[in-house]
Amino acid sequence: MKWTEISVQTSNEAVDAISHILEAKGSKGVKIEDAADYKKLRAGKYGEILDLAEIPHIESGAIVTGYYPETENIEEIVTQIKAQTAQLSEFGLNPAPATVIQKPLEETEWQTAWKKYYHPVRVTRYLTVVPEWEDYQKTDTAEKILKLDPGMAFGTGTHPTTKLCLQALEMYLRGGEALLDVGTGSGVLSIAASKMGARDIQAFDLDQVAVDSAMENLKLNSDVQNVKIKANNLLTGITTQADMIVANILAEIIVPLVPQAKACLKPGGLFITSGIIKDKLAEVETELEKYHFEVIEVLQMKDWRAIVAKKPSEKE
Ligand SMILES: C[S@@+](CC[C@H](N)C(=O)[O-])C[C@H]1O[C@@H](n2cnc3c(N)ncnc32)[C@H](O)[C@@H]1O
Repeated sequence: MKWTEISVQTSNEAVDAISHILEAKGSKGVKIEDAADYKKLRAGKYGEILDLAEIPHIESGAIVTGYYPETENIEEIVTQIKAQTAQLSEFGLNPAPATVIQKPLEETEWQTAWKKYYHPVRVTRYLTVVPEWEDYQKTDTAEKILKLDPGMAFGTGTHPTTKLCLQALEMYLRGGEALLDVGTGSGVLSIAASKMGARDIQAFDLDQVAVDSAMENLKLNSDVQNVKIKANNLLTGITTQADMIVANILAEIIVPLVPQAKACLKPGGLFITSGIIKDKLAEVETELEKYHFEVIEVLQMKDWRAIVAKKPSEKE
């Protein structure tokens, strides 16, 4: 379907009022570009491969944009938006410059616009995460390619918490392991573990959106045939004896996972936990020690920490 985009260039103070005008004229939502918001922007939870410098932004004021299907009488809507925007000064709001611009838009363009900020990223020595829509050629024979559509789930591979897990997996997997991935998100760690040689992988997530996303990503990596994904709360009800468990979840959630991880690991098995902000490291280490895990190493990137801990072998 064809759509028309109607944008109002305005001041920061008139953003809410103009959003309301655009929605009242039939836009199902509005896009707000506000110079003040950009100044506050940080790469965050879902913005892992965003390079802030690459994001187009306005230097001052704001632009509010609404979207209208071709079935609407656009000229009439534009006239009403101009009139109502001009009236805002009567309510003590300065809408200047109050310029109204209309332009045609293809539906697919705005559904996929965010994709241009995601690019292939070499996340470990051997692993490159490649967005599904990118055509990428290996740069050397040792490089492993992980195809991913980040979609709605966490896990583009480039967030420090994910990178730490990927680095630990690359360092500690020897091949042939049974592995559990708790909080799989996009499935990135399970798929990577399979490519690094793990034999039998079970992935869990509480969120069905993540489970669906992980299944889709599995299909993008047709060489990976040994990952099973299901919805589950941590390791509740899981009786598998694994060689390795990886969990990139927040510290608060890792704490209750520790006894479950101990029960699901073979003697001498490794528990890799990430998602730990540096202030919470001691809390997680204390819990691991309480269950007689030996902390082998703590990896760090920016403010994030990951722990590699070993369940004692029977002789210890
Ligand atoms: C930070 S993301 C990690 C995603 C991916 N494993 C990665 O490393 O990029 C944490 C994931 O844990 C999931 N999660 C949170 N609480 C959970 C729980 N109690 N049981 C299972 N999964 C959980 C969230 O839905 C989310 O997908």
